[in-house]
Amino acid sequence: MATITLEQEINPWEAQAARFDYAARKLNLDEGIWKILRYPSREIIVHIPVMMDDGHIEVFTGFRVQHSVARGPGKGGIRYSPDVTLDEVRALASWMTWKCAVVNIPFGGAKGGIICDPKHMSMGEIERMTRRYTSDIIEFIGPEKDVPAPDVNTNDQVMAWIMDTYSMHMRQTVTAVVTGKPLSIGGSRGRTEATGRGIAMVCDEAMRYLSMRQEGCRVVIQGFGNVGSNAARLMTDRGYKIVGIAEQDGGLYNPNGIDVCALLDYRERNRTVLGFKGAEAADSDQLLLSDCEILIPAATENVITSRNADRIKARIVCEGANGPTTAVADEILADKKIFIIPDILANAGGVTASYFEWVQDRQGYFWNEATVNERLEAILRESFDDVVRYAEAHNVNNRIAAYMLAIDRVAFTIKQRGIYA
Ligand SMILES: NC(=O)C1=CN([C@@H]2O[C@H](COP(=O)(O)OP(=O)(O)OC[C@H]3O[C@@H](n4cnc5c(N)ncnc54)[C@H](OP(=O)(O)O)[C@@H]3O)[C@@H](O)[C@H]2O)C=CC1
Ligand SMILES: O=C(O)CCC(=O)C(=O)O
Repeated sequence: MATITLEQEINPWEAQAARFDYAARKLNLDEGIWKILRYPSREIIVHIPVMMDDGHIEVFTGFRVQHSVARGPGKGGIRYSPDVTLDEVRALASWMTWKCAVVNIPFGGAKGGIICDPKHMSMGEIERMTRRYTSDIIEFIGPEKDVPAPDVNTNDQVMAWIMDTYSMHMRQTVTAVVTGKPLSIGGSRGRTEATGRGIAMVCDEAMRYLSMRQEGCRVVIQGFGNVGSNAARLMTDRGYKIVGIAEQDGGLYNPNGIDVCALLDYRERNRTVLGFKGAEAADSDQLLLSDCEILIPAATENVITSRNADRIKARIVCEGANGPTTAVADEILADKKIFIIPDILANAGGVTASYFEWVQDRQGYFWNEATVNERLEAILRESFDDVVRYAEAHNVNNRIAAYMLAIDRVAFTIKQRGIYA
């Protein structure tokens, strides 16, 4: 790989493009298809005026990027954060295309974001911003066009506001316009935990593949939000030992295993994991480098870079977050023979359960939780197997195998539809 600056290394769009280009070359991808898939097909930028609680008007910038709708409606979450950029949303939209193709569900890829700091906004301000953003992108979303979902700092309540705003404009209730909704208005059982559950499932598959045992297997998790906390809880139930939790404001370490249920309880009451008596305080950055079998970055992008990759000691890195590892760090981890479960496979449990929600909404017939989890497991097992077999057959690492598999599937559909003809 050519020499690049740290700024280029940590640009999520560049990180996505580097893997795409590499996988496309390996596939000998037709140049026309390469041009179609190299860039998003549509990028919407909106400036959202919101009346704040103190009476002044703030204008927030929001994005919705649709990378590809070749295999079905766009699909992907919406994130609220001061760090959102157009390049980040572009990368996240492309990753959704590849992720949906890896698990072979009938969606393309899209993603949205608003530059805002929801931790310093009231519920009313967040609701008004969400409703106005929905109105501003309304002609581009819909059950057959593009179906948003939760991501960082958005949740089922935000999805409920989007569904309600969309339905008001359509003059009828349209539940299938978003997934990750509350159960009472067309949400699916199991969706909230599905990303964390999927992580536990692919870790089980990796254990089998590498002939390792779950019991006592030491796990460090970065991020204790939706994905990280559910992964921690469900992996504990399966016999894994969660020895480290790294949060934004500090971390926790206990070599004998952290009592995850007690920690969840503590966090609920104190709004932080800091001060929890069942573990020692630890530096979050150092926790990523600690002795463990599995490291699960489940917070944000660019946490494993050229600056720390050579010091990672885990045997397996299972990417709960989107884009936690840079392309340069990939090569370092590959040299160290670390087994990567790439984001577009590892965290695909969320979008797979979202697919189930969309199907249930359209049928008006809702499944029990056991059915959701059983079908989720079948898809993730098969996808894990597809990726590792592809890696073996083409002598590439798991990340490149996942990209190649996905690009090949999307390219096949494009050719079959005749967009390219
Ligand atoms: N929710 C889903 O279904 C899916 C999410 N993902 C991806 O998983 C990741 C996490 O998403 P999700 O759990 O939903 O988000 P949440 O907002 O629920 O949680 C994110 C957590 O990460 C913490 N965090 C943020 N930055 C850092 C940091 N630098 N170091 C340590 N901890 C940090 C946050 O702490 P604090 O609250 O203090 O900021 C918070 O606890 C994202 O990359 C997302 O795109 C992928 C697939 C599906
Ligand atoms: O559930 C979904 O539709 C998308 C979730 C998401 O944004 C992601 O997988 O990164």
